[in-house]
Amino acid sequence: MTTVLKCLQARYTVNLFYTNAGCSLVALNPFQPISCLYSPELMREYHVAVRPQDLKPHIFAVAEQTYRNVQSQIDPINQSIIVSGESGAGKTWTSRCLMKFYASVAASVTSPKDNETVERIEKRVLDSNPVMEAFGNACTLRNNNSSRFGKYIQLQLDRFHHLSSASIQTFLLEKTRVAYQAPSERNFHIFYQITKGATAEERLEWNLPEGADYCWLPNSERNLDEDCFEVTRDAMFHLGIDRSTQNNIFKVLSGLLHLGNIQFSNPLDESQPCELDDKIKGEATNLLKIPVEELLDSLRIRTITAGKQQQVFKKPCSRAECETRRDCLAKVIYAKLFEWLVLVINESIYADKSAWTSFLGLLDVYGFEAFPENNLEQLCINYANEKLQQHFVAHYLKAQQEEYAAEGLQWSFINYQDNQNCLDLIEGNPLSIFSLLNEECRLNRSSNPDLFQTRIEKALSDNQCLSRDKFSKKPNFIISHYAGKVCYQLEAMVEKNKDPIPPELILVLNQNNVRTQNRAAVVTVVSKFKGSLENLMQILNSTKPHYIRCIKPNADWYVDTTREGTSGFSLRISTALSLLWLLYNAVTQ
Ligand SMILES: Nc1ncnc2c1ncn2[C@@H]1O[C@H](COP(=O)(O)OP(=O)(O)OP(=O)(O)O)[C@@H](O)[C@H]1O
Repeated sequence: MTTVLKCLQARYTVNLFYTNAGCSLVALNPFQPISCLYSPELMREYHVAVRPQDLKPHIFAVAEQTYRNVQSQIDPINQSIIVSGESGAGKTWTSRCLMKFYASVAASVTSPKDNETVERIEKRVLDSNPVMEAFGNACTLRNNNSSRFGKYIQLQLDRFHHLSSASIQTFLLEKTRVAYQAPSERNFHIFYQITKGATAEERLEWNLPEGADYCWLPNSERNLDEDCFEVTRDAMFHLGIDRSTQNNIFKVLSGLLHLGNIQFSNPLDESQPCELDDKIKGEATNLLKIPVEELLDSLRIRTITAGKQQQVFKKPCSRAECETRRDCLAKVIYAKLFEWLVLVINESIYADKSAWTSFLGLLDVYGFEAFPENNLEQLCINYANEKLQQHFVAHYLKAQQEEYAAEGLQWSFINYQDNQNCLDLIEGNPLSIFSLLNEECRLNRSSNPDLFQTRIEKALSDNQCLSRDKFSKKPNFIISHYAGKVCYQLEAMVEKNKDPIPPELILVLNQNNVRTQNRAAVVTVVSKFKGSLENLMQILNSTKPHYIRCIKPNADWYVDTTREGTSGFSLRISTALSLLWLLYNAVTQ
């Protein structure tokens, strides 16, 4: 193991960032622009090479091999490149470079008419990146440009293997970030782009005076490359979002910033709704286009129907409830906006199924996460990583066995503990953490984390992957994941899974043309996530997979000029090792 790591380090010090490792390409993040590493000339070199695999290991070698597999028409024709790794390891960068590669090599057509189509599509596919990143990425403790959603992009090729269209599927946007940013982190980039990049005229129209303070815009004094508004606007325009629609979007975003400034205070008379500052409430409602009184009632007053006669009562919400409702409104609006953007992007890059015959899929999902406090978001993300790990191991072992068989080598089974136990614990039938979470929601139990902890332990204590931090005062459970143990806090987990929208807010939003589901139709977060992941796994299983494992090198290997005070590498090592031990086993067989 040490040898493998030393080898990677030695290569890193002489600017060799890519290393072939069995069926994977290991990609170490250089953390600095390396001239010519992604130049059009280099793309061409890999594209025209007789045997690209004989050139230096590179993401372009993987990309070219994948493209040739499609051309060969050998089953499975469709291909997937699974880009994985922890936050900041370089997945998004890699995916972007792969898209540029395909946009370049799949554009070599002769007819001027076709050429126009291909150029338009490839430009739009590339333009989808800055737009999705502006609305879906944010500066976190680990990465200035961290993707807060997962994505699978299908680049669709016609029968001449030219790029004819594309489609994007997204997973679980971290919408809580709109209303809550952890210390030293930021909101989504787009909010900083509009506040820093709006013209004087726009500032007036969107009500964004220069230097104004917004509670939901922390750390705005930090200027990042990602703050460039012009790039996002131009990309949106090329994707068919005209200036007037853009204007409406930015007004809504500005409205959300003002909504975040609404602070409630307890009224002197408890029978009255919470009080708030008149000036601020006017600004938020003007921009969100919701009548002031309607908005305020929905945030501050609960409607209760009770008794045999189904009498309707109005009850003022507590200050904390008002704040939860305010945040919920912001999350729903932002999530709907993101959903709409993905739809518009897809409409602008998609072609009817008859126009394409094969596809190359690029998967860029959030890596394994283990923070001091973990909740439903980390559970979903780590569940996705377990699924992908299972997919990788199955493919890796199969490929290895085929290679041994082809070479006539003797081999015996390696003692690999697969992660099925862990997956059963999270999502298995009939009993699992997901099913218990859904049961709590279905029965509409008042969420008591202590009781829920007891229920989990009673139902799932047979599973060896489950344990608990007995020294913690907070109710929790620990899952032994393939990449390490993670302790999840149960406080608010059931509520997060319900993701409830108060009926009063649904009414206001529906009246204002923001379609939301009513209570009866609500699907829990884990059910929705599990469904979309199963759908993804089905697609992946029908394709030939290729793996690029991105690794963030240890802090003392490089100087990161983009961040101040970057530190910590224990997870990096463990992430790297979870992959490398498999390869090590293979080498030493
Ligand atoms: N090949 C590369 N060359 C130069 N710099 C790179 C490269 N790959 C990544 N970086 C740098 O590392 C940063 C983090 O990379 P990236 O955003 O791709 O990580 P990620 O794995 O997608 O993280 P997350 O899961 O948080 O979205 C980039 O913003 C860039 O500064």
